[in-house]
Amino acid sequence: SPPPDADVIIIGGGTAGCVLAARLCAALPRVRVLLLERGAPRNATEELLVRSPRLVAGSWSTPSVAAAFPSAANAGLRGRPVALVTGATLGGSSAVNAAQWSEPADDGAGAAAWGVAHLTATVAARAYARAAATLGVRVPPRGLRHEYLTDWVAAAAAAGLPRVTDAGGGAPQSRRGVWLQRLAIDGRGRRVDAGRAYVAPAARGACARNLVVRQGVTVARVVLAPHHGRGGGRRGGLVGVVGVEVVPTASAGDGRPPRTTTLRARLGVITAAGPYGSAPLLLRSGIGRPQALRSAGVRPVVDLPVGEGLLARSVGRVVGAYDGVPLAAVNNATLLADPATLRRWRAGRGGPLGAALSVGLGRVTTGEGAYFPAGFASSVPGKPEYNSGCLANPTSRGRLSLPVGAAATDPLTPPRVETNLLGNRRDMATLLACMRKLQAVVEGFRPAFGMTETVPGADTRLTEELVRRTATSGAHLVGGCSVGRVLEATLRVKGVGNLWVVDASALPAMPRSAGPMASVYMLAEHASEAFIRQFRGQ
Ligand SMILES: Cc1cc2nc3c(=O)[nH]c(=O)nc-3n(C[C@H](O)[C@H](O)[C@H](O)COP(=O)(O)OP(=O)(O)OC[C@H]3O[C@@H](n4cnc5c(N)ncnc54)[C@H](O)[C@@H]3O)c2cc1C
Repeated sequence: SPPPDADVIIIGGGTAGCVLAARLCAALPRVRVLLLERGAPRNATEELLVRSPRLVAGSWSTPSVAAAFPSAANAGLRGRPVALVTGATLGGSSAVNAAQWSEPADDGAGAAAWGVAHLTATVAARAYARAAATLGVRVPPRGLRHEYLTDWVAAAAAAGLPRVTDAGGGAPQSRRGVWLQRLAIDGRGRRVDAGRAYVAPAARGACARNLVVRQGVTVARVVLAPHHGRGGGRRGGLVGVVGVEVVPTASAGDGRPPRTTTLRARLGVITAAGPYGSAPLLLRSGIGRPQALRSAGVRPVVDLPVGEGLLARSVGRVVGAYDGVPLAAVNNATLLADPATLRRWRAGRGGPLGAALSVGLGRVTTGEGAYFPAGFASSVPGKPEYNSGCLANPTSRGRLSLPVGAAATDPLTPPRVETNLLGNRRDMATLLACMRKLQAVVEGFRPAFGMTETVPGADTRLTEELVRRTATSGAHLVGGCSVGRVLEATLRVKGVGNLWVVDASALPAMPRSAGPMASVYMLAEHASEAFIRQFRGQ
């Protein structure tokens, strides 16, 4: 067979993929690492959207950096689909998200229960710290905080959500209350995504010779073959991966069958294609439930519950309008459009383009928990608006499968995602209780603010029915290839010798934090160490 194109192929240059690529190539100078990312290199406009915390929402409707597509109908939302968004550029979702670094309150104990080999609470805490240090996460320095931060903290306290803090400047997130958020930004108000923090320095320095990053290619499937052990002998019952098939991402929608190229890996393939990417990839490769695969036109190879057990967060919004104080700079349309604002931000002097969409974070309920980001930056610049949203930790599980019909095996068509938001009474109760608390926060602003609730509305009764008609997706999705169901403790796909999944889809539980990003970084840091031990000397 032709010589391998790399020793290790990593699919997806997102949050986890960038960590893995950078850590492996730096620690194993003889191992050739190939990182494959579907997003093409960014132009100057795309770079601005990705780097300015204030402008990032614009990236969600820019297909060259983010993929947006509808979910399947949600029974809990009266049959409504919700809009799903995920990163489609180097850095993945870490390049288009709200940049909130939120470590679970349990000091790694939650991660220790995931069933990942050697991932104890202590090991997890160290991996969180390593990632946080590499990204330089911080509470925004004073010049980058919102001018109404103190008012928001006071309004939350009036609503029974006191400010909580810990020595590290983060937050003990097990407690009810609000805290100053830590963000993946630099001290000048520019986002630091996984590509920038991990891959860029590695490619320039330690990995100049053994890391190749190919952008603009979508992996269609992994190529399976009988698996041979290290001594060349066939390992009982296992299949193995010899490489991947890729297509140019730019061929999407041109009506012709895309040109396929096979890239071969000597040691193995790690998929880090994210919560919407890894499960479809396995399914297109013949790893999944045989009956579903056959009906999608895929030959089944390994029988596993791929795509099952998803956990997706719903979000319920509570918005207020104010008229007693000046429009927040972060939402001042004139200021945002002023070329001087851009020059100021580019020179590293902050300003509204360096301020995050959210003012801070809070936790409302106990149990599974609901978290809330709140801010003064509405999607329509110029509006004096305060917006907040409850992110409820789900207990109802969804499912991800290949798209139905002719596009079933098309790697450029998004999967079918049954988010199953508010799929049971418990999730409904969590979200409703949280939204009621957020209404109290709106009411808690000092009178001089002139704050009035506009969504759901001061005169509208917040009912279950209203929530079912208005809740949307919180953009936090885990599971689908989770440890235990689909993956061994080593994160290797069960029954496949040299194929691993390391990304949000490997998480068997939604972390008890305000977002899964920190936990994905932590898992990738931890997995990197295991891969380094495994590949050293091979
Ligand atoms: C809008 C938004 C806001 C969010 N805000 C926060 C927040 O503030 N805090 C927080 O903790 N969490 C947040 N999250 C969630 C968090 O960003 C994700 O959970 C996390 O980044 C997922 O990391 P990942 O490595 O699993 O996937 P990703 O980072 O999404 O990476 C997957 C990568 O794989 C690539 N890819 C996919 N399929 C293929 C293929 N077939 N071939 C080649 N490449 C492929 C993608 O382009 C992408 O680069 C947010 C998410 C979104 C979308």
